[in-house]
Amino acid sequence: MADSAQAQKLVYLVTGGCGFLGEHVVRMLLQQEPQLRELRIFDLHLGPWLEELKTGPVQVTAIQGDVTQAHEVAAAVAGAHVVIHTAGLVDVFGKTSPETIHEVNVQGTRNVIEACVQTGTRFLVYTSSMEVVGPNIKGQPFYRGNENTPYEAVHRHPYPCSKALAEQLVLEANGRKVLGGLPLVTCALRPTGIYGEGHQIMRDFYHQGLRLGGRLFRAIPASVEHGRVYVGNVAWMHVLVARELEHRAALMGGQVYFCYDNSPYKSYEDFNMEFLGPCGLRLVGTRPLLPYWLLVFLAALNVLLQWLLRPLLLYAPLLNPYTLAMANTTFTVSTDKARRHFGYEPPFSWEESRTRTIRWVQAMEGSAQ
Ligand SMILES: NC(=O)C1=CN([C@@H]2O[C@H](COP(=O)(O)OP(=O)(O)OC[C@H]3O[C@@H](n4cnc5c(N)ncnc54)[C@H](O)[C@@H]3O)[C@@H](O)[C@H]2O)C=CC1
Ligand SMILES: CC(C)CCC[C@@H](C)[C@H]1CC[C@H]2[C@@H]3[C@H](O)CC4=CC(=O)CC[C@]4(C)[C@H]3CC[C@]12C
Repeated sequence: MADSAQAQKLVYLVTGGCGFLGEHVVRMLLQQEPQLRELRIFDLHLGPWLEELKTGPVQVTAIQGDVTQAHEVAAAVAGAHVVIHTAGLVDVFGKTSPETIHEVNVQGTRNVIEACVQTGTRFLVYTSSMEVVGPNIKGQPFYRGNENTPYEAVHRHPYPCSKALAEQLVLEANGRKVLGGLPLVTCALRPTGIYGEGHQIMRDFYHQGLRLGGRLFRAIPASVEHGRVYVGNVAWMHVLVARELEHRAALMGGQVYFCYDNSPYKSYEDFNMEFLGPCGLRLVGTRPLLPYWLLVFLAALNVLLQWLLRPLLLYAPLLNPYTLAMANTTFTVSTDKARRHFGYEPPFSWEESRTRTIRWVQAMEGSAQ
């Protein structure tokens, strides 16, 4: 922890600080970063929960802004020591246009980098994604891979394309001179599928299960494994990286790290059942109930329906060709790079992550009644 002479001197900015991950990063910073003097939270939509944070010892500044607007970003970044850039459009369901996804994820990240350079901010942590690597369009498995595992990272979908481009921008910016002449130090964190309190897709599965009379129907073979990571551990990795970048700039600058913890490798559906099961839902079938070709057909049909209905309403179901391919392809990571480089250990065990997530789903149940 910080010595008292250094206490409370730093200004941090978290973009996307009101999102699922961003809120956990914000709360973790307030709990675990003793050097913090001011925490700026920049988001398109500010949450009402921010008010409760404003009574603590750290100055919390909420900034409603858009990362695609360079001047808004520059104003928020000016004077910050560290930027944690989590803001992004996470859309694999066709809710937003590819152009908008690119604008927010790529141009937004470019704006953050340029703001750091122009205003003299030296440390930038970027929330990338496992999707930068894969699964790729060929559906090749990535089994217990690490940051150096060879894999053909080829994408077509706007979301992984945008994350890959943005990550590249961040890594290339490492070493650029910022205002004042010192070098920018950047690094990118690649979470696998994040779960935990506030996870929208878990919410969607839960409500779908309730609508189907407490049942979910298996669509994916249990043998397909997915890497998942608890949101609290992802948040902690961001906090730790932000803290250590200054001291280990030569080692960590320009690096990528998968975000990992001890969550078990399971299929996407079996993993979700770890939380939804104790909340009363049941996964029907030991094998997929529908043949794969039929799922492919339904996924394609959903694309057609989305297109036909677009003038009238937004039809964005969970199943589409991309999500089907994702869910059907093994993608798991096994690495210790973050431990070796900056001493990362996941603070939340699997048991605690599971308990916390179950409690959150149960609270949702309570509020639905
Ligand atoms: N959810 C997941 O499983 C994973 C997420 N990620 C990455 O983590 C980051 C956070 O994702 P989540 O918390 O899941 O998403 P989220 O949608 O809950 O949070 C994103 C936040 O960014 C904000 N935002 C969006 N557009 C903005 C704009 N133009 N200007 C300012 N703020 C804007 C949103 O209002 C939201 O609060 C994203 O960069 C995402 O790509 C990476 C791997 C897995
Ligand atoms: C009904 C279908 C057969 C099952 C649908 C499951 C899908 C909705 C999800 C399966 C895999 C998920 C993605 C994965 O966890 C990796 C991700 C990383 C990110 O950066 C953003 C989220 C996501 C794309 C995640 C989205 C939901 C799935 C596609």
